[in-house]
Amino acid sequence: MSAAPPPALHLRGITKRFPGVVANDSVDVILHAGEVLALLGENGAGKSTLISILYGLYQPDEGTVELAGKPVRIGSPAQARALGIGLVPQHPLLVARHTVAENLALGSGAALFPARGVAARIRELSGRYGLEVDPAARVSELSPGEKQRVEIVRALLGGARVLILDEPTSVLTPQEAQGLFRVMRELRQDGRSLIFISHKLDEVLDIADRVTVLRRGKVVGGVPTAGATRESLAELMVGRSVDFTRKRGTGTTGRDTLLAVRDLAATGSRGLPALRGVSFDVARGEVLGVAGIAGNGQSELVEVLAGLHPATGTVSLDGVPLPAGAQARFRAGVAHIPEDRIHSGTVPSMTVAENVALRQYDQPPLARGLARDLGQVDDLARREVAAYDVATPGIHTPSRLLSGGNIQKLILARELAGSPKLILAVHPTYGLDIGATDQVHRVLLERTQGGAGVLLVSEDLDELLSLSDRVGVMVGGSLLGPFPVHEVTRESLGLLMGGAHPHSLPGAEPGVVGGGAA
Ligand SMILES: Nc1ncnc2c1ncn2[C@@H]1O[C@H](COP(=O)(O)OP(=O)(O)OP(=O)(O)O)[C@@H](O)[C@H]1O
Repeated sequence: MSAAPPPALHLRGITKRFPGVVANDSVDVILHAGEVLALLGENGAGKSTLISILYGLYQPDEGTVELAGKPVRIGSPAQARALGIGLVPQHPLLVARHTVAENLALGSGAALFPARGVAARIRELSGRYGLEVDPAARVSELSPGEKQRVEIVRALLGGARVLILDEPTSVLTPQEAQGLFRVMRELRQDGRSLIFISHKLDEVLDIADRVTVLRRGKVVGGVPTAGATRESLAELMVGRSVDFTRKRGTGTTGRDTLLAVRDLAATGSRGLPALRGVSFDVARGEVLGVAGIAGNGQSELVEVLAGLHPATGTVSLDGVPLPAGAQARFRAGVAHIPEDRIHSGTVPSMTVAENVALRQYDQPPLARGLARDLGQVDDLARREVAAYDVATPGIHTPSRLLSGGNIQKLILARELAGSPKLILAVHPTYGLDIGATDQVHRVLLERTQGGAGVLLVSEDLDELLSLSDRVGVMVGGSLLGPFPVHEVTRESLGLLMGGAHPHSLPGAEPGVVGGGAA
């Protein structure tokens, strides 16, 4: 009688402690050959820590990693790759001015692996797994989805048998996400093992065979996805039932204009036009959604409105032209939840309390003359940390030690503290778990009920469709629409983002972009 083969990967009793927190607490995870395992958990549950251990970025305090039944030591990412563990990062690490083949040859040691040989291997892998990667294409011309496929090819070139995909769909259109899932199915068919991290439960149900759920550093359960539902997975994650009903309730957007933007033009960081004559209004109480593939001007639009980027054209709030400069705009009632939450949203070396107080530091009651009232700073921080449920060992902890989701809550607490009139929210729930996402959505909608307007830039089309009153699409620095939300669908937005003309969409008819309601 022969014993069953050992699993492709077995994490046994992994414990990792950081000051004040046990990030992984005796974690056991099994991954079989030819399986897609989703790792689920709230923000701060310990997913990134576990992945970092598997990829050799951290050493566990206790526990072992076994590959095909053999204990291994993974001292660095290079060792992880040599052992057949590949990571597809959330943000591809590619040199824009080089071709795909040059990038992959560079990464694998050019002397051993000339670009010509690499090109042939890329073509072979790309054909085998339906990856559609052109080795001669210049990286600067690739879409986010194409860059991601290059990273997958890189991992496969390195011989990965275990592939970690960390929130891989967050930068993709729905069509591209389906393309990625097709590739993942091919890889699984080929006997490779995949670990998939996502906060989007529909995707998890679609692509994963099994889920393992972490809560506060511990494995709290694991189930096959066959027979699971969005609700059952959410409950396993947060330990209580979660309401998934659509939240947009107002529908009765006031028609008086809050924000009027006319003919905005700006150049991007590389000196090329980033905004080409953008005009639109946001009404009081309205959520205006902005969809688009990264790099089509959304970032510049928000930075211009926040007073961080120069532009020509006019911007007025409540009929008054907005003053220049970020701090002056904040005082005029413009809040900004930025795209790069770690670097432009917080000062990582400062404490949680200092980061909460950042916008009000020079104002009473926090400022007394030239001095700060540190008691007031701490009181404000304690109130906001409690109100937004920020998980932190304390208010004097440096913010860089918080998980991504908790940093985002910190920014929201700070930006929304002064009852802004206009909220510029860029990917406000990016990387947030369902509980925190729900909280952010409710906070934004509460503010619209109080008369604030929201400009919501998001790559999550479900989020745009469930919160927005109207949705526009940024393509090549121009804004298409905005269209009333009931006139667009996930599919039509995806096609517009990809460059389709509104009138050319399947099923397009007057008043409806791309057919029926969402
Ligand atoms: N380098 C570090 N130093 C101190 N604490 C850390 C460090 N890295 C992570 N932590 C803490 O460990 C816990 C687990 O964090 P981790 O980033 O693994 O969670 P996560 O599940 O990936 O969360 P998210 O979904 O928000 O990315 C959190 O409480 C976090 O604050």
